[in-house]
Amino acid sequence: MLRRAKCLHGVIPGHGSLGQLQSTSRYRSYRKINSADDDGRRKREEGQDGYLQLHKSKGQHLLTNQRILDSIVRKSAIKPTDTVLEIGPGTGNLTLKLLEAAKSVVAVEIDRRMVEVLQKRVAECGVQDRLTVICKDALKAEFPPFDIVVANIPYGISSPLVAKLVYGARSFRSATLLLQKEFARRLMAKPGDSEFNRLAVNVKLVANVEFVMDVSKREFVPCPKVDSSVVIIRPKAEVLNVNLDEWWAFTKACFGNKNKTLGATFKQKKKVMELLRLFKLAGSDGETDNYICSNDDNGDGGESDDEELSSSSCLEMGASSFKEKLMGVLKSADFEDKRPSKLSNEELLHLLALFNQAGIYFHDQSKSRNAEKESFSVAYS
Ligand SMILES: C[S@@+](CC[C@H](N)C(=O)[O-])C[C@H]1O[C@@H](n2cnc3c(N)ncnc32)[C@H](O)[C@@H]1O
Repeated sequence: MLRRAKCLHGVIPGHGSLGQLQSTSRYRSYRKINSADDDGRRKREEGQDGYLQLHKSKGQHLLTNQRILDSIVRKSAIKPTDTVLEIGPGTGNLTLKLLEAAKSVVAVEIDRRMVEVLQKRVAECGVQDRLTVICKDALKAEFPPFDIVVANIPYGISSPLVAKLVYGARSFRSATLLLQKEFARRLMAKPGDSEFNRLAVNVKLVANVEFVMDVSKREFVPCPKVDSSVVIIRPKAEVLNVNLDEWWAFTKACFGNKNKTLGATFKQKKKVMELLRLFKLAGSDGETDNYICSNDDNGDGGESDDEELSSSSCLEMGASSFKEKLMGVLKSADFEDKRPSKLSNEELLHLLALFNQAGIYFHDQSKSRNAEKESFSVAYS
């Protein structure tokens, strides 16, 4: 009988017993490492005695239910001519199924111990020629060409990985991903939903997301704390005519606090100064001098909030006028009292166009879009 340790990370039988694990979903033994036994721990971590320690920090929760694995492969609609990209193959439960359906699989795995087990299992099935393994962090690896993605990904890198796929250089047909249920709900959220956030906005611009099925946490070894869902992300055939780098920076500016009104967000001193700097750099409409040191300050220094603009210096006077310009753009189409979490992509694109018409452009100076995608930080909280 399969013995599962409730939400505990431990060891699973390695090398020898993994073939059995795949075919029968049964572990003869599943036990915690005795922390006092350092030598034993090292050996078991390395798999020297046939055991492999699973690391929570790397999201190592293995999916063992054959029915669910089959269902994921079936829903992915893999063609016999396809090259599949798999992120985090682990010990190969899904990889072996993918190799049955596809022409080839490129698997990106960070953990060398997993790679060893995977390669051994695949070799035992005689299909090693159709598997390419890249032993690297998937966020840093350059992906070779692929047709589709199918993966049970480590949940800790969900945001940057999804961003890397849908905003990346490689085109592909679809990505079938097993994700943390809550994260999947956020990906599929619509404007006005409580889960709707910048991630949903950015993904929706370039892709459609379809729900496939929920997967209980009990289907994983070891059992994680959260349930999962499978979704299919399909890049849109035609992406709207927008500069993606600017869109990325614009949504970052709007969603600083997704529940704040846009009026409140764009009144913030930091935001005004940042956009003014870009406006001056662009020098787009000859009005620039007005915002460097303007005398037309309307005395609007009554903002008590420290975050907002006070009109004490020459530069700030220019900024105060520029702030009025920003507010003018928002008011021109009734955006001032609206919250970004309730706006559709069409409305956000309209607002960006209005800013651009006023010579106001967005650029993320702190980080490039690529750097942000590759970051482990939760970019879309
Ligand atoms: C949730 S497990 C999935 C394992 C296997 N696909 C399965 O379904 O049984 C995630 C796998 O991703 C690997 N991993 C974690 N972080 C990674 C990263 N940054 N890049 C590539 N692989 C990673 C882990 O070592 C682990 O093998």
